[in-house]
Amino acid sequence: MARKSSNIGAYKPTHNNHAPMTCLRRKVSPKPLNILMVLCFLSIVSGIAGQAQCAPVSLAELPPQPLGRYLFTLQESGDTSALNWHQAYQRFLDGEFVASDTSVIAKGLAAQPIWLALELKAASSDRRRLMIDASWIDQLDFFHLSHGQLIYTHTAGDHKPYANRGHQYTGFEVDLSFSPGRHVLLIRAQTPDPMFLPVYLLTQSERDKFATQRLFTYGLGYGYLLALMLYNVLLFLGLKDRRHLLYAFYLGVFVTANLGYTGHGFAWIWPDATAWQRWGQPILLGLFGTSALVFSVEFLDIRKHWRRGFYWALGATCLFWLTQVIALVQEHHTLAITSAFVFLVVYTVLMLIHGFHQLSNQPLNARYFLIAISAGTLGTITTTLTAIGLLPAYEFTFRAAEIGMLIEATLLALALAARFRLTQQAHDRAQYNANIDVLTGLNNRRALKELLDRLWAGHQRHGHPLSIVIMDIDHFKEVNDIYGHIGGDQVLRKMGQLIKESVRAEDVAARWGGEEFLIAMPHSTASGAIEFAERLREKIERVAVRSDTGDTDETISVTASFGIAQCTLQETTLEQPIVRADKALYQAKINGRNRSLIWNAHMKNRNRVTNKASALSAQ
Ligand SMILES: Nc1nc2c(ncn2[C@@H]2O[C@H](COP(=O)(O)OP(=O)(O)OP(=O)(O)O)[C@@H](O)[C@H]2O)c(=O)[nH]1
Repeated sequence: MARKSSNIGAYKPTHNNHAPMTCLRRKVSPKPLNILMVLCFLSIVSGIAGQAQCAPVSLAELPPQPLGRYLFTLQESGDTSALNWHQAYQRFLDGEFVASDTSVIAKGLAAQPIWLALELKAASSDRRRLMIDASWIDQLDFFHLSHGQLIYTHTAGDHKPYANRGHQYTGFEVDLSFSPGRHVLLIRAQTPDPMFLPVYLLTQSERDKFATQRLFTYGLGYGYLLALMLYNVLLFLGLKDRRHLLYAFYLGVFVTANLGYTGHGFAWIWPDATAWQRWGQPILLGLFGTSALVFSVEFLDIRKHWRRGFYWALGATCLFWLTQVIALVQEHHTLAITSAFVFLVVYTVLMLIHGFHQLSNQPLNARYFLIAISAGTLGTITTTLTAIGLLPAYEFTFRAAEIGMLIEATLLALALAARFRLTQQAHDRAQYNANIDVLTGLNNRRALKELLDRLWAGHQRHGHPLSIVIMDIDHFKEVNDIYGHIGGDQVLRKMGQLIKESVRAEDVAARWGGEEFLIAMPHSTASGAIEFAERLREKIERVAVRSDTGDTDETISVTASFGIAQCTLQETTLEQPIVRADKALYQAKINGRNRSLIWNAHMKNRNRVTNKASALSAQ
């Protein structure tokens, strides 16, 4: 909508017939139908154009919100030189300014310089603070006209050191005095960065409330992210898992990039570094993208599982940094900032592709990752689209990247914890598998050594009784010969199950050899151990094992022999009672099998088992 000419101070109203829409000071016949049509037209126009104001707006009625809908704008064209305030004001009077229909003026990247005009009437003397809530505008010129006369002018922009701003605020502020009457505020903004201009005109108390809210919400957000970052650094130091370090780095870079584009960096960290304030933004955005890709590659094991995905990430990152170097060398700021925004989109898409690709390889990790990244991505896209003017500018749309990042950071921390849990579980499983005999589910020889050492140490220190039982299935070779190896395995499996069911919690049972088992029984004398062995022997005798050879009715019956020896305090190694138990077993075999015998000094030796016992002590 074109602004109507208005009669402020010394200038005369002019009528501009070329304006796209006039401000409805047309003559209309007073017929009811016409009135109705005009009302319809009015409501449509106001629907399309929001609440664009035509008449000077009362200063007292301005809301403490972005004033886009009260503003009129004029964008300079690329082929003419910059307008001065006289020319701009004249064009405003000529109705060449267009009413804005959005609460925030957003013209995207590398936009032509833009003029904003706000026409006001003050009923009484008043003071207000004019605030542009954007930190990165290269140059801002403020002109305050009262009754057509220029009464105040000020130039600001992030090409000047932060101290020059006068006010400790991340955006740009000027104090304005209003005398009763009509006023026009003209603002010229020029920047290759996103032309995003939330304009406020606030009383002192409104401005203080605004600043307090901002400080509180940013403090909360930064505090949370920094705490998460430090926690992950500590986790890295403790666990030596570099994913935590990369994640901490990713969070740190996000916070720094955010400090940069919100203006807090300029206000708090690099107030005099004007070159960095201009050039740091694309570099920080690029660093953020790079750290995000490095983290995603590491978190999802992309290098191992999907080489091509890794090379895409590497290629995109290298290309971006090459562009940055060219932009820096050629001092082409638009190229630097545009490539940073393009990289922002590319790395986000790449991260999503990585996540989707890994859904089949690492379903849980990838799912967590995708949910987290989607939250961050949605936020980043919303903020980007808001900054370049494709989405309406509200507080939550402009700060969606921060909200998304808080959600993403929390979910990624949970994802890292879940990943750690999975790794721990896999490690525990591997450890368990390494110590367990797959066929019988009992301890294997590897685990037995450690378990026996502990029992042996207890026996030696406290003198508690400790007995060793060695069990051997009788004629097992025949079982294999008749029922095959599968049948033999079935029997071994059943023996493992019976032993597990029969032993006490503190006993240690292991598969000692092919068809031999060793049970170490702390707090058991030889007579207690032989009672146990007899109970087990009878169970084995009674049990019928399904052969699994195809014939469902076929069962296998076996018996077992047992040799028992109680450890003595004179013995210096565990090998000695094991050898004695084996001698007793050998004797039980000689005596006719399917029986249990306690070792005595008259029993014969058996070389084979002695070797096993030696092997055990050598482990
Ligand atoms: N199915 C199966 N057989 C095994 C396994 N480990 C060892 N064996 C067999 O167990 C048999 C042991 O035979 P021997 O040592 O001669 O003893 P035996 O036939 O049980 O005779 P006695 O011990 O004297 O009663 C051999 O045939 C081995 O092949 C295994 O994991 N599965």
